Amino acid sequence: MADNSWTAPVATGRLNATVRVPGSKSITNRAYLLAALGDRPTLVREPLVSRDSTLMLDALTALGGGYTTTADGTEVRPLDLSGTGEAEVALGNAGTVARFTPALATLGGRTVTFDGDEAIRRRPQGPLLDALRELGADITSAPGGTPPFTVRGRGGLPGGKVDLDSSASSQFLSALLLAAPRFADGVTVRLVGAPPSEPHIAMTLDLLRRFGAAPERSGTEFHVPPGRLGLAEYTVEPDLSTAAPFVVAPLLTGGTVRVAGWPAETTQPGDWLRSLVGELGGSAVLDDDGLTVTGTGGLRGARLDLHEVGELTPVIAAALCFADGPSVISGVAHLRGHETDRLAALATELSGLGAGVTETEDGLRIEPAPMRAGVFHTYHDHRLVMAAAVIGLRVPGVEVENPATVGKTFPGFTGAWEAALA
Ligand SMILES: O=C(O)C1=C[C@@H](OP(=O)(O)O)[C@@H](O)[C@H](O)C1
Ligand SMILES: C=C(OP(=O)(O)O)C(=O)O
Repeated sequence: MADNSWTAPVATGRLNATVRVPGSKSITNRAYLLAALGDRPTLVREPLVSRDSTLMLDALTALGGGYTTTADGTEVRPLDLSGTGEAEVALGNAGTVARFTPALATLGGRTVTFDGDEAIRRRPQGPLLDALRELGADITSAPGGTPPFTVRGRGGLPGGKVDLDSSASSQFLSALLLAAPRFADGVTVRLVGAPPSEPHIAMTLDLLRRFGAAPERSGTEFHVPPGRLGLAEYTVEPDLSTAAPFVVAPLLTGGTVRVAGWPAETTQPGDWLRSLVGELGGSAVLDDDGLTVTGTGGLRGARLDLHEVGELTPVIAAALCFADGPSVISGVAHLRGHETDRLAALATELSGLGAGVTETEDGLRIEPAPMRAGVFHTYHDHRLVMAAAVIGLRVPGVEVENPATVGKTFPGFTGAWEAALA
């Protein structure tokens, strides 16, 4: 592999592979944060080890926490909120870190500046910072609230009632709910505007309950009372969104891929891939060993509303370039504010290799056409590396630019992909 490019391998026959994917980013970073807000150390087993999870641990450390890496996982210590002075939190391009950690800075006495990659400076943050201000936080930011911004801790946050527009990102809502047990009055959030990614909201409520909180939901209103958090141990599930390229692969190549450790029950959006496989013409069987996906090497075009599972879009769009007819993906306008403008990036890169992919107001229209060799730019987006790998299954000479950017959630991706195809 050249330093800044990777030739995605072509599948030479039907697949027959078993893969293990790393821990869920979304669960790992929630568990780390709730552990830091707890009253005792938590051993987080089988966590994701990647750029985003390291950024979360470093952020918690900057805010007064600490952790130890052991053979069993990561032991995360409660925040020591007695510190004063200035601190900095590096956000990289991690939405979970950028959205979830600012509320923590309100609990201590430090003045904390948050900033990260160029890309995170373009991602929406304003409605969350406004909601925190309304709950009592002292935050200085540019208009619109994009990083850099500074939170002046006043030793606690009153909390209380707030209206929130979480339509640009479900992470705004999750951020308020996750920290709320430590607000003096907890929080009552009334949503104005429907958030995407309901499964991630369910995940937030589930993790809060496991750590001892008592969140309640009634339609678009959420309440989290103040209370203690604490859990001795928590085991992270494999990341089912990271599994997506492996799940769709046999639909393109024929054969079988088994994803080990697929949970029988989960809040992860990636679990929806099981029904997608059937809709596209393959089969997916879940048993004690994991998920077994079998494909014929052909897939059907489809109309898919991906509002609840937006992070799966890049990989699904790539797979649909090989369908037997056109497809339409809708419900994902908010992807313009993800790691990059994913709708623009996918339309440009997939069309650049020959497919007919155009942006719509809230998604993509995909007209399959013969695809050719060329460079696939990845825009510092891990899921575009995975999308490019899917194209490479059927198209020789796909040169994936900056493959290391996949380290946001799966540093070993290219090796695991090559092994699955070997
Ligand atoms: O809460 C989370 O862990 C996430 C929520 C979703 O964000 P958006 O609601 O901004 O799409 C998802 O796309 C992201 O990958 C992870
Ligand atoms: C949108 C994503 O990430 P983030 O957590 O940075 O929002 C993603 O992983 O697809």
